[in-house]
Amino acid sequence: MSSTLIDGFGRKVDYLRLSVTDRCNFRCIYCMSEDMTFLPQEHILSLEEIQRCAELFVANGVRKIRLTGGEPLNRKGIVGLCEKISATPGLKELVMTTNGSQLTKYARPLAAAGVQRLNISLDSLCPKKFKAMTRVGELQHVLDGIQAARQAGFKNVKLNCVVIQGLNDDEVLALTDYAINHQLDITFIEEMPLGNVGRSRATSLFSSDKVRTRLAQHYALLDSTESSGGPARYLRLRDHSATRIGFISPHSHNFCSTCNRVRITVEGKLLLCLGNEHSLDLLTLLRRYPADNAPILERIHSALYNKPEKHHFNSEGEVQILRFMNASGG
Ligand SMILES: Nc1nc2c(ncn2[C@@H]2O[C@H](COP(=O)(O)OP(=O)(O)OP(=O)(O)O)[C@@H](O)[C@H]2O)c(=O)[nH]1
Ligand SMILES: C[S@@+](CC[C@H](N)C(=O)[O-])C[C@H]1O[C@@H](n2cnc3c(N)ncnc32)[C@H](O)[C@@H]1O
Ligand code: SF4
Ligand code: SF4
Repeated sequence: MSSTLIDGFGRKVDYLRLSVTDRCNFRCIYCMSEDMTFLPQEHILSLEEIQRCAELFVANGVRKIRLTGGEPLNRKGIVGLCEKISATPGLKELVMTTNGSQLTKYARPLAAAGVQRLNISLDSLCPKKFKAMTRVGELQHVLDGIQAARQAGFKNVKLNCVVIQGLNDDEVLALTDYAINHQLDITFIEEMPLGNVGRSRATSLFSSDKVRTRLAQHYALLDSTESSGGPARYLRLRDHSATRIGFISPHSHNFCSTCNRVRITVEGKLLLCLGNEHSLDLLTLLRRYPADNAPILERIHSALYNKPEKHHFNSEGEVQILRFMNASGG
């Protein structure tokens, strides 16, 4: 049983973002509310069900799987899950997005389990500001985690930085210097209006164009057409060839026309679009048809036909999707 996953706009889906938990050891101010509550164990996919989802999607044309969350390294059994998913015939890339704080323990086991690339979130190099943005995080744990990833042999480690006006926009250059000095890529992200995080987003958008303008005052920037299979546009630096600068700009440079991805939340919902509340209840289907993927695949095809053309985020700051980012799979 195999098919190609194509949505109603003719876009081929070959990238699956698999959320393995909604839990996290951080409480980032753009992702969660301070008093976040999490799903009870009985409402989440088991490791075997996550693996089954991965196999089903790879058998139908998915070539890249990104494990995410919540914090994927907070899921018990994550290394074994990576081993199993990375062995799926037909999968080209198993990658992970993490807050990096537990990589001194996990970087080597993840590499050995077949994870090929890590994206690590880092919003500030100032310990106080880092704690303010993550509410609880210790910067040094993440910096140690980044080094552990390099030492474990991960190539193209990419930093993810959500830029918030008045909070960390003054660190764009420092973060870029850090990336250059450690031969890392770095992507600057515009904040998206998911979940009531308990602060107004009305005046905090710092656009990718503003980041670019700041960088252009210090570096010779070169346009590039390369892609990592995700939503980022890249620039190269003339004098620092080991670092790429990415921009993920849902507000200022919409990338939905080239969307190639869907998400599965840890609740077992197939989310067709990050900017939309519609989903297909895979958890119920997986449990109703424990040994037969055909009826599930049929439902996936019908759902895909209704994948929205694009998000409708505006940049005025109101919450537009009730679901929080940690429950959406980033
Ligand atoms: N609007 C929107 N944002 C996305 C989508 N995919 C990823 N992002 C955002 O991009 C940021 C970085 O995502 P990552 O988890 O690093 O994944 P990626 O950018 O696909 O990674 P690469 O494989 O390195 O290209 C996060 O803030 C995501 O929420 C998408 O489909 N739509
Ligand atoms: C939800 S996190 C999950 C993985 C992991 N915990 C981490 O932080 O990297 C995935 C990515 O989404 C980003 N993110 C979270 N909330 C966001 C928001 N409201 N707008 C844009 N990006 C966001 C994070 O910075 C991170 O890079
Ligand atoms: S962005 Fe990642 S690290 Fe921060 S609270 Fe959300 S899931 Fe946790
Ligand atoms: S917002 Fe929706 S349509 Fe646009 S890139 Fe993200 S998932 Fe795809």
